[in-house]
Amino acid sequence: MNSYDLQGVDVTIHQVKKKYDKREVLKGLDLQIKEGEFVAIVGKSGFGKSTLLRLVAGLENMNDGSIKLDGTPLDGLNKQARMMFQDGRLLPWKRVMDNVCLGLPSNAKNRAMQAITQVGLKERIYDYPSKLSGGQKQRVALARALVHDPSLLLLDEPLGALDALTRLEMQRLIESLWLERKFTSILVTHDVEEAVAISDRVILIEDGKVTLNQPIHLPRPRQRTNPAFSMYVEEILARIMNRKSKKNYSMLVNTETESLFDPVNN
Ligand SMILES: Nc1ncnc2c1ncn2[C@@H]1O[C@H](COP(=O)(O)OP(=O)(O)OP(=O)(O)O)[C@@H](O)[C@H]1O
Repeated sequence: MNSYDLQGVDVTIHQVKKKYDKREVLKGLDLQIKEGEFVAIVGKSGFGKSTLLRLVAGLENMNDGSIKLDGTPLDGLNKQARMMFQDGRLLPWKRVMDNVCLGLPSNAKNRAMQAITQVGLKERIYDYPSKLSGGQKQRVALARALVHDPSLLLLDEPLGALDALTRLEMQRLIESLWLERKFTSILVTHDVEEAVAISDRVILIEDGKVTLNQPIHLPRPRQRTNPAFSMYVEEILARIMNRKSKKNYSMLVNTETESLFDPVNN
């Protein structure tokens, strides 16, 4: 078995509540994610998207509810998960190779090299982060996550600070690595196009709950020029902004688990 024969993990989030002081950010949130699925979470700023990721990572405790991984309740740090953040969080005093090797046994250099090669940075292993572009730093952060062969990749707006072209390249890279390795992915993003381009399902969080659960029925790689692609983006954006889409493709719904529309099957 090579190191990529690992599987993703089922994630079941049930009635999760999270308070900061007296403020309830998550108010009984339910979400089920299948093994190997790629889910994107969108929603207005401050609605608890990052909070949910931190709870799934086991970095914080919830006040109520449960998170199960393949049916086993999460208790403490989620060892099956790796997280990637907007700022990469590389150690500036360590070279690329050493950043990726962090936390690995000393005989794992080959694995690190493999991960660095996969993200296209083989030539840069001896560089310090200060010598890298924003996109290259995020490639290192991705390699550092993947070298642990996670069953679950948690992406907290990892491409938010990148220019548009680098962002597209990184989306393709993340998608291709996911297709190859089959880990479960949860991506928090403000960019609805990114969510539609890369995920199997777009989830909207509002007022501490899931208010939209929209599967994306488009073949991969997704073509932004496909009219159905724009339809998804427009409908989801309209839903986030609480207004009807101008083209009125479908009825808006309010139920927690219903999707807006299905441009392929409708
Ligand atoms: N450690 C904390 N202590 C107190 N309040 C917090 C803490 N972390 C988050 N919050 C609050 O919880 C709410 C949700 O924050 P969170 O970062 O999860 O939102 P978000 O949807 O990811 O926002 P954004 O899209 O702007 O990143 C915010 O009002 C935030 O101020």
